[in-house]
Amino acid sequence: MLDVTVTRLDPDVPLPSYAHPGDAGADLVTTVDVDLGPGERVLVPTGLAIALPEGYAAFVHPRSGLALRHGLSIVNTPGTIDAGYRGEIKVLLVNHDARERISLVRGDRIAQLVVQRVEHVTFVESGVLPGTARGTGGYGSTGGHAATDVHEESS
Ligand SMILES: O=c1ccn([C@H]2C[C@H](O)[C@@H](COP(=O)(O)OP(=O)(O)OP(=O)(O)O)O2)c(=O)[nH]1
Ligand SMILES: [Mg+2]
Repeated sequence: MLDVTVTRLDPDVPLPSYAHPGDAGADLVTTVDVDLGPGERVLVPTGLAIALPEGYAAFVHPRSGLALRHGLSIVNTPGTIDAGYRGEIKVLLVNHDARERISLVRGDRIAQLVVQRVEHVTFVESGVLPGTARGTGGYGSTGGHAATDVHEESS
């Protein structure tokens, strides 16, 4: 287990916690009441700041239950918390429901934080890339999707 130092900017918020031992994400709460109309977004404070070790990052993911029941998600999902960031973790919530408002109150769990190792690489330029079975195929090249009349922009 990795120790990550946490500062509570709001003394009453709980530390991030895993609901079950094998969970990937530790839940984050909102420190403010939120009322979001359909399609609206708002940046929500969590009352927490963390110090990740070099070589790690944390990712702010939506909670699937709130997404299913209310259409609540995160605009920039997953949000990236850099190892060097010492500011408050904030969550850019969005209401994807077409009709209903979403009301949250201080202390509601709104997102989950996944801490992961990340690689730093050296980008080495080359005019030719090594070949693969996939090659340049992407964006549905393997099929399995409904036929549509989507047209690709020609560049
Ligand atoms: O959901 C998020 C995403 C980011 N951040 C904080 C931590 C992160 O380290 C910093 C910068 O995030 P990012 O690099 O995604 O944003 P940017 O638009 O590239 O800003 P910057 O120019 O500061 O890097 O903002 C959050 O608190 N919550
Ligand atoms: Mg950035």
